[in-house]
Amino acid sequence: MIGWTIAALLAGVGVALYAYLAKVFSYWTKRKVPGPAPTLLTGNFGSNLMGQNSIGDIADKVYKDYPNEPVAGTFVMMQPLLHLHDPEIIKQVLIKDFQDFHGRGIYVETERDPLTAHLFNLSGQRWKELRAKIAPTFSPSKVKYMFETMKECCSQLQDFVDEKIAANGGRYNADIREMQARVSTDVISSVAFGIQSNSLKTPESEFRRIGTKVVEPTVFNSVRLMVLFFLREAAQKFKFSITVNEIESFFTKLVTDTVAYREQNGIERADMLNMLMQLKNKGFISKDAKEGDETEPEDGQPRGKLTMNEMIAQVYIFFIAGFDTTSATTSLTMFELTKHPEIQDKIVEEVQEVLKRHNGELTFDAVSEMTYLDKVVSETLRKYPPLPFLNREVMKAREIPGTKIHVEKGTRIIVPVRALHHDPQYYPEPDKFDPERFSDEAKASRPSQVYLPFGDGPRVCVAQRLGLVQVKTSVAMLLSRFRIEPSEDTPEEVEFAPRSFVPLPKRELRMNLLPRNPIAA
Ligand code: HEM
Repeated sequence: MIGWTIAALLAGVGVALYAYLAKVFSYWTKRKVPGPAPTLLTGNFGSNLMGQNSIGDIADKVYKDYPNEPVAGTFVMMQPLLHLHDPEIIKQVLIKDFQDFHGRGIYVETERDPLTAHLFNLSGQRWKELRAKIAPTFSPSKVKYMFETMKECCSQLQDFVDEKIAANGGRYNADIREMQARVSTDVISSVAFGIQSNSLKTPESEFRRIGTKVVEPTVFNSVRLMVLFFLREAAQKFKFSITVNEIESFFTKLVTDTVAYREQNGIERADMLNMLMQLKNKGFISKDAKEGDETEPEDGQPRGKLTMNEMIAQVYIFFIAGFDTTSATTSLTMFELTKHPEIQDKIVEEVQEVLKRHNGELTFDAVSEMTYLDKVVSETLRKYPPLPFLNREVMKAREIPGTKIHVEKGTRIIVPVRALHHDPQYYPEPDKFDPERFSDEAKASRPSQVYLPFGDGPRVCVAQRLGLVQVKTSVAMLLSRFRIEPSEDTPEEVEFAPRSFVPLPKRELRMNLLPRNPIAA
């Protein structure tokens, strides 16, 4: 009898569960949104949870499988996710109707996991105020200050490669991805904290070790990202801490110690930490980036001070958003140049010509005049966008612009940037590396929303100017001193680690650097 009762109960639970899941998974069919059939419990992202594919890989596949659909629907476990494919809808969501789609739907836990409360993750009024406060950190005049530090790090790289070439019989078969990751770590630790991380010369440096740990394509990091991006409700319910303790302790100690030292010794530096200290102490950033200057805030900067924890969280995002994106872009540009010596020659010609106009000195303005280099870097960012997708959250129940699809508040949205960048209707022969895709005529011939390496709208990358100038300076300074050629280890194509978020090659990315007659810089 008891056996029958248990069996009946189990059957009842099974039926109820089935009815519940059927209701959950009917979200897109009810709205007539096409999409792949979800799997019980894992939805359409099981292969990501199993560590086989990245979120970007899945977004690419959905885009390819639904080529003529303006949108498609999937599920992250049981959470509905809308993929935007049509450039006009993307434009409406990112720019015109931004106020209704401005959130990222990301997990933020100020008390339990304070490093999550940074600009990239926040939504609502807190994001709006913080964005307005932080944006001046990356104004042209502030980036000009940072440029000199960047140049110094690139010049150390030139000396480093010179030494390696001398020690290796005239050529250096460098793992460029690792080398650039170390230089970018040096750049970001200098411009963010005024600290020499010495990662180029000391690969085992604490900064490099922490940087590697943050982006390692492990199953743990892959699942962590999935929870962070799409499963906020579950993370809150089960009181997850997304940030690894060791990483939280590193940044907390780094910032509190450096701030205390600077405050006790009256030290001022034109770096990001100094500007964040101003936000902590005064609630706004002075025009000339110095703590003591009490001039009025730049237009539109709201007052209201940052707490120490908020400051640490911003430093953390600057570090992680800053070093991997720029080093991926620089090393992949170098990789493409091993395949295209004619493009390499054209860049060198341009660098020589621009430097002549600037008395042989590589300045911020000189880099801005390198228009061909700009096309080359744009093409790298098209072919290998560091962030393969953008994400947004529906902030109030409404229709998706240009459609009759009604979505609930809290529905997550994804813009498959990498898939758009590889769509042959916008970029014929998408695997071909062709900087002329960025001539004025070519750009005017396609919708603007099919090129989104820095995102778009009010949430566009806040440090786009800094990121671009850093990549261009690295490329210009390396090419001004060295020729790059394929070595016996250079792959035909770069194969990326399946779980990496920012494109991380599966293996080393080696190529030969040889001396070129110095042309200055
Ligand atoms: C080549 C270099 C870089 C690329 C390709 C890149 C790309 C991106 C993208 C795609 C976004 C999301 C934009 C959106 O959702 O519309 C973003 C946001 C952001 N990036 Fe970058 N980034 C780069 C460099 C940097 C650097 C150097 C920093 C800081 C030092 C930085 C800090 C941020 C921050 C704080 C956000 C969040 C902005 C917000 O939500 O308001 N990025 N970036």
